[in-house]
Amino acid sequence: MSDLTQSHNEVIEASWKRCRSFGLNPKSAPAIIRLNKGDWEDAQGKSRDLIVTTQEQVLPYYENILVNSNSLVLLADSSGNLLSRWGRPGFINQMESHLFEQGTSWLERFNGTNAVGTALQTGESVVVGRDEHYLIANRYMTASAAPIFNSERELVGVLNISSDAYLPTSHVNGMVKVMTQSVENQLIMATYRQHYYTLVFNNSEDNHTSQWAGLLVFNDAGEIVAANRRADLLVGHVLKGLNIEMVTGITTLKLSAHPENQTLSFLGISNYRLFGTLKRPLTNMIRAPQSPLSSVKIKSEPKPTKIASGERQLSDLDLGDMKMQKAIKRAASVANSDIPLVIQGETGAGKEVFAKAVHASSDRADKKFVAVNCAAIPTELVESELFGYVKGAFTGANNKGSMGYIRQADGGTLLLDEIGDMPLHVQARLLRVLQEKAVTPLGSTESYPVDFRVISATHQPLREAVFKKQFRDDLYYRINGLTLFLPSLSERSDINALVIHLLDGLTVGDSPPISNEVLRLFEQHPWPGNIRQLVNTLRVALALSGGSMIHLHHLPDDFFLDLETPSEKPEATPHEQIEMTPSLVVSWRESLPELYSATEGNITRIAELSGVSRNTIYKRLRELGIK
Ligand SMILES: Nc1ncnc2c1ncn2[C@@H]1O[C@H](COP(=O)(O)OP(=O)(O)OP(=O)(O)O)[C@@H](O)[C@H]1O
Repeated sequence: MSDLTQSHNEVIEASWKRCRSFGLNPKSAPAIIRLNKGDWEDAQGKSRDLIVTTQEQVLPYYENILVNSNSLVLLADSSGNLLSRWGRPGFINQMESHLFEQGTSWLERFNGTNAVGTALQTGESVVVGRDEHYLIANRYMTASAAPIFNSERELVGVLNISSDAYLPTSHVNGMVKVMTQSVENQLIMATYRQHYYTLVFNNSEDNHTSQWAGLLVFNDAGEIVAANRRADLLVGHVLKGLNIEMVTGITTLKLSAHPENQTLSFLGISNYRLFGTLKRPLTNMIRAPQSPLSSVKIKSEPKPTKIASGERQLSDLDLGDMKMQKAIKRAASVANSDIPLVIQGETGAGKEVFAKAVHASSDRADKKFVAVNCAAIPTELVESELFGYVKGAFTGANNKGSMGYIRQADGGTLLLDEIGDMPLHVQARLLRVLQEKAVTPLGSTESYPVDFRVISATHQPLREAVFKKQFRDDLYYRINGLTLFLPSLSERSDINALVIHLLDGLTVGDSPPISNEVLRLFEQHPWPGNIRQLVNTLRVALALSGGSMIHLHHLPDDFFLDLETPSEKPEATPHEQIEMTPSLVVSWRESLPELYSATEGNITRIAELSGVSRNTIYKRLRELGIK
């Protein structure tokens, strides 16, 4: 028996011992302990950043790797309460489905030995096989879980994959660890990237920007203020609080002046050669904290660097496409006025990002930007969510009352996303707010003055909704000072520049190069999910390429499925374009080995993708010695 197995067994044995001491009986059903509504809302509020960040990190894996498996990804908070879940619950024992509902506790004391509860208890990642569950009722599944620590190294949650035992354990365990490290890195970056230097490093030049790289953050005095667990492991010290000069053997001044795109190598205290890349703060540095309290202050600042929430200015969105340039130019000319804007574009085309850039380019930039997705709020709650309510205004209302999104946006910008889905009675009320510049919360007689700029976003022409009497015409004229049209991704001529820009935002260090074949396919792709789909594709490609050059075989399967699906648009399909362009045919010949591996040797698919006959493909493969 290896040490590893032994220590695993020890972990399980210790957990069973705890379960016995809790008085659990293996034959009993798990106790379903769920938070009440108020506590659940508090728990959710406390973990909001964690939930959002995890969702961003988990979804690409789920959508592209786990989607065909019977598995569930679970996120629990540090008290063991289930916060979110993604995936297919088909494998869950019907009797147990309540256990997988949000707000339910997965602590060992209620649910026996289980990956979430045991990882929380030990602070370590753990795999719990079917029969290792303490309660017999749980022995139909296997699970892997890993704890998540925030930038202060406080345990903030646990990420878990449960499945029907047909997924290879080592694979799932590895995936959970990669996801957790990605979440932890994002939490560190969201807190510090704006004002601090970040150094991403590893023990070889090839892998220093991979998902598994060490990440540390230091201030302009050289003090390390945060580091991920991998960084500590690589250097062999707890890095927080140490000086970067001691760790790298390079002066802070020299380090901070190092070019961002050049690998640096250092020995420092680890005595192993390490390789890294440095990123300078995005904005002017906050001076080194003088007291422990000052770092708390920094933490409480808005966390702006996640890809979905950057402080991009309108000019940052100009990557060369003419339709985008037109929208940007028009928006910039009215950015400082309060002219209400309607942004129209397909889903995922970047309407929210555009609206944020308008806000960031306006003189309201230092005030709040509040986005409300009208389609995502249940109809009966839209009114209370927007206008707020006073304590006890309706059954189920939060007992503290709520300010509502409109008052939250006071002084700043309010984005009403998918405004076409707003119920008619709410439209009437919104119109009143816009006319009177004051809001009256539900259940209140008092009204509060508000001053905000309104931007609306929609994927369908609002005019049509007006004709169909689904949208009030008086509100339409009130919110529609100027309509801006965002092109869909497949129409854009600047896809290459956008890919580079997105990769830069998705990677901690230098972004990896991307093969010409991939870039060419990106230009051919119909991109029904627009930039959102491109971001997800790049995330998977980054994870699968491990930080080295992105090739076709790093792209997710559904990317190719979309390519095969004939486009509904009247323009030429990707196939036709390929066949009409001799230079592309040549490039397809050159990229045959990659295509062969990306399609797992499916000759019919390669023939379809390349527009060349199956016989020609066979011939070329034989020439290359592949078949
Ligand atoms: N210029 C950009 N730079 C970087 N990321 C972008 C850009 N535009 C869009 N994205 C990313 O693409 C995704 C979709 O963008 P966004 O939410 O703004 O689209 P949307 O049109 O509002 O979508 P929906 O209609 O579904 O609400 C987000 O992850 C966003 O961060």
